[in-house]
Order: sequence, then structure tokens, then C-alpha cells
Amino acid sequence: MRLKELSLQNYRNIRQADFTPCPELTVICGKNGQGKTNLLEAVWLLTGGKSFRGAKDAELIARDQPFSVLEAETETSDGQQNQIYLTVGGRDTPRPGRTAKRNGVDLGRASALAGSFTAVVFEPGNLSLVKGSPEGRRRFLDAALCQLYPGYLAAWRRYARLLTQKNALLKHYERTPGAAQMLDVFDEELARYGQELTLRRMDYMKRLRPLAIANYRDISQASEGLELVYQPSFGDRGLLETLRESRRADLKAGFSTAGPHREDFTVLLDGQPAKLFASQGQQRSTVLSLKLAEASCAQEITGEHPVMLLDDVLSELDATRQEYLLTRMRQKQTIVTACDSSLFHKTEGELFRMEGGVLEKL
Ligand SMILES: Nc1ncnc2c1ncn2[C@@H]1O[C@H](COP(=O)(O)OP(=O)(O)OP(=O)(O)O)[C@@H](O)[C@H]1O
Repeated sequence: MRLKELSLQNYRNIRQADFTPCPELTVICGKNGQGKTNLLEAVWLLTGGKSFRGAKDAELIARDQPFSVLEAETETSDGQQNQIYLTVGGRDTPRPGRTAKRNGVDLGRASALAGSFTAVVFEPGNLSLVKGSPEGRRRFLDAALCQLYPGYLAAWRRYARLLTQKNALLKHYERTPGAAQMLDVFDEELARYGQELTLRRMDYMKRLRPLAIANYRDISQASEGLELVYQPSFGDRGLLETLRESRRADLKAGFSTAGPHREDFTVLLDGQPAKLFASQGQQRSTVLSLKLAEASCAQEITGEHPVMLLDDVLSELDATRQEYLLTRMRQKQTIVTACDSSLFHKTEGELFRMEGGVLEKL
């Protein structure tokens, strides 16, 4: 996958910019708060996903403007070109929110762009993948699986809705006539969709694990070993049996205590839980290994390597780890932001400077 051109108007602090990234490594350098991440975020929006910073649509529009416009040309590895036209409109405009056209055809919501342009983003917030709550690790797997299998999102939504309903019933169990039978029905349905989610996650982990381990070995020059262990919520007897066995615990807790919404994966470094012991640099190396593995998995499954968007990736990495990344980044289209451009002078990447929302090729 490749981004050939992107032009922006009134996107956050960027009034107007024309960006032609290199087919391999492109570096956006500049001081803090100049608009480097804003540019990466704009590229990410072309995937149809929400802002990776969790921003609301209105925050994406330059402060005193009614809407922003993003126009892009992308190309797949077999030469298929797509023209993407995406607008973010304020509440009072004729097209509020994020809407998109692809090759002149109106798609309505920008989320319908999913699949036409793919990217994997690394941003400093991802560091919580290692030390943060299981929810972040589940979100990492779910986001990757939603991009790869459209059916996954549908099953996930069904499961989430059923879970909310079951939890509401558990709260009002004593006051609801026929509650036990209703719980039986919920558990059967939850098991149906939940089992699908867990099996997909485990299958994905099987692919991701060796790639992430190899990436970590390369990044760290084999100075320590990564291991990932998925913890499914059920064993050979299946999810339905586990849900039935958890009934008493569910009633006591007032919520559903078992299922894919409680699963997690453990990250180990040299056999020790990274959650407890990983240093800043080791956390960063772990997340990078996972993100690079995510991109390789996508290529294995879809045939298309996503564009890598790496925000402030090199800080806290020692010189050996930085060098490994800089050489590896050359192989696929990668857009990196950095405050310190000197690191990139040894590479063949193209350099841009972002200053006060103005992008300039160096
Ligand atoms: N909707 C908006 N309208 C105008 N300016 C905005 C808007 N949203 C954010 N900004 C401005 O964008 C700037 C931040 O840009 P960005 O997050 O891209 O910084 P950065 O160059 O990546 O910096 P750092 O190196 O610190 O991460 C801030 O000055 C902020 O005020």
C-alpha cells in the first residue's frame, strides 16, 4: 500500500499543505507542537478509522473554519489507484462529521473507506499496551482483526450488545420474573459469538507471536527475549460450559465474569512479566515489535503491506535499536515524525520540516 499524495485544507493547525511522501522512508521533523502528529493523524483518517488520539470530529477542523478537506491519491501493490476525498464538517455545515468519496463515488460516512487504504500507527499512547489494563491489549487485537475480517466487527458488536443486556439483567435479577431462563438464553447467544471472537484472536496470536518475537530479537540485538501468551477464557469444553459454571460468580458480582471481554495476553521479557519489569526502552521495543508484526500479518493475510505511521518512535531507544529501525523502515512506505532530524541524515529517507502548521520539503 502506498500514499502517493495528500493535500490538506484547514486540518487542525494546517491551513494548507501538499504532501508527496517518498515510497519508502519519509521523515517529518520539527519542534514540539508544530503539527507533525496532526499530519500523521490526517493520513490515518484515510483508513476510515477514528482519530488515533481519540479526538472528536470537531477538534480536527482548524479552529475558526467550518470544515476541513483531505484529498489523497493512494495505490495498492498491484497498481490500483484510488482518489479519496474526505471532509470533516462542523455541526452547522451541510455535511457534518466525517464523510468521504472514493473515485468520485459518494460513500457517505468515512468509515466506509475501510479497506481501500490501510495503515498501522505507532503513537506514544500505545506504550500502555505493555503496562496498562487488559482492555488496551484486547483493543489492539480487536482493532487489527476488524481491519482484516469484516465479520469480526459484526460478531464483536453482537457480543457487546448481548453482554450489556446480560449485565443489566444480572443487576435486576431478583426483581425480574423468569430471569434464570433469560440468562440461559443470553449465555447461549454469548457463547456463539464469544467463541468466534476468542478463536479468531487465538488464531491471530498464532501468526503474530513468531513475527513479534523475531522483531524483538532484531530490535534488541538478541539481548533479551520476548514471549507472548494468550489467555483464553475457556478451554476444550467451550465457552458455553464456562459461562454456565460462572453463573454463581456472575450473580454475586452483578456482571458477567467470564468470556472474551475478560481475556488478556501476557507479555514476558526473558520470562519475566513485562507489565512489572519492562524499562521505557523495553516497553517501546515491545510495542514496536507488535506493531511491525501487525503490519506483516496484514500482508500475509491480505497481500498488502499497510503504510507505517510512526509518531516519535525513536526517543528512549539506544543507538543500536534506532539504527535497526531506520534500516528496517526503508523496506516499506513509512512516515516517521521526530524532533531531532540529525538521526535521519544517515538514511536515504526524504526529510520534511513542519513549523507552525507549514510543511516544507528539505
Ligand atoms: N483544531 C485545531 N485548530 C488549530 N490548531 C490546532 C487544532 N488542533 C490542534 N491544534 C494545534 O496543533 C498543535 C499540535 O500539533 P501536533 O500535535 O501535531 O504537534 P507535534 O508537532 O506532533 O508535537 P510533539 O513533537 O510535541 O508531539 C498545537 O499547537 C495545537 O494548538
